[in-house]
Amino acid sequence: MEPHRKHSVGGGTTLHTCHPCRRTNFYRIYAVVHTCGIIALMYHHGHSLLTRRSSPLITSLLLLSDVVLAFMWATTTCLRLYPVHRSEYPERYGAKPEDFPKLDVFICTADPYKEPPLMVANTALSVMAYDYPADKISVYVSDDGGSPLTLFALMEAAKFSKHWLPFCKKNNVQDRSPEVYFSKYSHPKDDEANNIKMMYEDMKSRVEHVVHSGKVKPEFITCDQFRGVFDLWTNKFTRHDHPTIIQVLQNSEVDMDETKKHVMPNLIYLSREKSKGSHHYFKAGALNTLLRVSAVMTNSPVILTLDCDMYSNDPTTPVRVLCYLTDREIKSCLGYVQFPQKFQGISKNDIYASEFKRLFDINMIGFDGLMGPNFVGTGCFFNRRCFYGSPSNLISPEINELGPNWIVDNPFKAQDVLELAHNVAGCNYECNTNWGSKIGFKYGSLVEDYYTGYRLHCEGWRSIFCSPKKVAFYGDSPKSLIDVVSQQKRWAIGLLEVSLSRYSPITYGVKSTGLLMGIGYCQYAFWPFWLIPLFIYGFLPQLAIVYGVSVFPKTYDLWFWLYIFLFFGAYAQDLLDFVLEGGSYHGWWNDQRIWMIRGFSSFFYGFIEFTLKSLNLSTHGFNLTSKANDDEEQSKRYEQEIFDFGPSSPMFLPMTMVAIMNLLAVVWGLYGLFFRGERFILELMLASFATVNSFPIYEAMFLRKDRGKLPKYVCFLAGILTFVPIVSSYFFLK
Ligand SMILES: O=c1ccn([C@@H]2O[C@H](COP(=O)(O)OP(=O)(O)O[C@H]3O[C@H](CO)[C@@H](O)[C@H](O)[C@H]3O)[C@@H](O)[C@H]2O)c(=O)[nH]1
Ligand SMILES: [Mn+2]
Repeated sequence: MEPHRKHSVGGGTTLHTCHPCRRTNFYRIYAVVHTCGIIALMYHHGHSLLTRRSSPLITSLLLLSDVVLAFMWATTTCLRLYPVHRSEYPERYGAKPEDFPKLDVFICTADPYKEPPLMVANTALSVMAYDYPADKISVYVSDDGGSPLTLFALMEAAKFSKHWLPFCKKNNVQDRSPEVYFSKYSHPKDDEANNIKMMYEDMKSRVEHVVHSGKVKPEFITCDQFRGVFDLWTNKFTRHDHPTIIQVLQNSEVDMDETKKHVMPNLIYLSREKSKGSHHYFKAGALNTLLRVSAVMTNSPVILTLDCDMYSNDPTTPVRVLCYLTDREIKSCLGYVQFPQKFQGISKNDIYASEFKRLFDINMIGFDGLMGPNFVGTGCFFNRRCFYGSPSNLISPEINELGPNWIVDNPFKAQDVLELAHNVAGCNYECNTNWGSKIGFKYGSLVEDYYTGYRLHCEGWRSIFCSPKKVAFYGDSPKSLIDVVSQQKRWAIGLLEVSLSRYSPITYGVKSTGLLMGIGYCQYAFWPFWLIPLFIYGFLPQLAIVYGVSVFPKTYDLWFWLYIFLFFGAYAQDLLDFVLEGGSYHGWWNDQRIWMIRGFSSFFYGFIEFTLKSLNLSTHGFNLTSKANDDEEQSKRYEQEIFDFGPSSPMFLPMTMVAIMNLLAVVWGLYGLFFRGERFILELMLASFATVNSFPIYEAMFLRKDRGKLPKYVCFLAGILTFVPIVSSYFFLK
């Protein structure tokens, strides 16, 4: 590990630098102090258990939750010991454009209604227009929805790109997603821009019309050469059962832009074969098919993976990445360069914590000082070689044409190339091969991104976190609470699949990547385990107040201050992390609130589903996050930062119960404090903290009338269910 490397040299000039964060020393000292505090607390619990000072059941529960909290704190601390910030200098990159490496871009989409084809087209256009030699760019769109609507949109995009690309380059347009550009400059001054705008509007209305009507009618097809393709969608065709479709929509060898001066990048539509009987491994499967198809067709050494909702916001990004990928000193072990996920249209104080500051910023710089950031699924440039075994040991695929060193020299549209491409996109192609286990993106987890990045690090690959001031990619994030918690439920299930497997970071990870990196990876793998302390601290002290039993030390006890120190210490450091990486105080408050909410919803149901799946009682799939926001009332509530609970869902039950429980406890505790002189100060502080955090829930239960309020049924059921723990704890608390 070389966390303190100041700079690195490529081609004679410094292309990138790296400096440790200034807060590191302070953090290291604090880590020692906090660790002593945790040891003291463990001693306290142990002592209570042995001397039976209080009920062993209560002490054991507290011990269990404090062990989980301490472990989580340790995982965060591992990522606080070597944080680094990097800068790179693409303007110094000296190679001639003809020597730039080829770039394959993978865009995944899976459903034309949740992921509007127009959005996919914009994503594709934004990368096709990169400031990079066009003949070196190939954009592959994988459509797991197998939809003619998406193909139609891309066909339109190909046609429009012949005008859009020269326009961007000539006028040095910075927003290369046309949708973004024209929403910023809705009244262009000159004719040229006006003209382009009209073309875009025209294309947009055609695509939207086709999507709305649900099928591509022949009169809408404007490119005769592609007319026949839509005949592939026969009556038997369904999204779960259909043959492979590969369509070259633009070919850099023959297609020129409308000025006839520049060549156009490749654009390829791919919908892999699906059949009912064979597993398709969701996005990981799609990416592996992309890897193979692109290997056959272009085999570029650099690969960019993008989700269909993530458009490029900076045309110079690929050159920035070359500052790392071509650096002779690091390139042999460099697996990928990851950009942070940034989102468009987040509310002012980010009520649902959709920015994921800890995930995408704070932890990233922590990992970056060790072996490098984890892969987050999108906005990531890969060295193709990293999918084929460790840096020192190349694992060859079953046929040479799929290997990273294979040189594609056949003309692009040659029949045998296309035939092979169809073949490797077949749904049974992977049977009895290394794909998904030793080669390519790894199968076995719903969070294929986390799992693949982790396994690459285990193999010895490094990665780099690249977070330039000008955001490189913008994506879309869920804008209603049910979408937020459902997305994180999927993540929770995927993470449990990793943490409880034989590749668990706590064993395998620590062994292969070292202590700090392995434990750092545990923070995600064991993310759902937060639910243990959350449930215990959300109910136990509150029930204790109700029954007049104390679970925490009293104010005159020295241990009281230990609790105060550990609680405020941990929270203050979390706040500091957040603010130092550019967050606001209010944003932090919302972030810690969502942390509790996800524990009582996503993690809870994630655990249940994972258990059912492990017992073979159910299966879970990849539930797509919807990117179509057409509910205006809902968007308005989001902008005003009002929680949107939307349709009735059991997902909200536990959090509503906790909210009610804590409110009861606060009322009870205050009554006891003022009228009976009971002093459950710590218990009361905890319950008040939870109550303050639950304000939006009370509001949604009692005060609101709009459609986003908490459904009556949920409130009612939660009210009744809260009595279950109250009544049952009578037996062990009284
Ligand atoms: O069977 C599938 C399912 C999904 N996708 C694509 O996967 C991407 C991510 O799906 P989304 O619904 O947006 O999930 P998110 O939770 O928003 O995505 C985050 O989490 C995923 C893992 O759960 C990662 O793959 C993503 O990169 C990461 O942004 C989208 O482009 C989909 O089109 C497929 O191609 N095939
Ligand atoms: Mn997404």
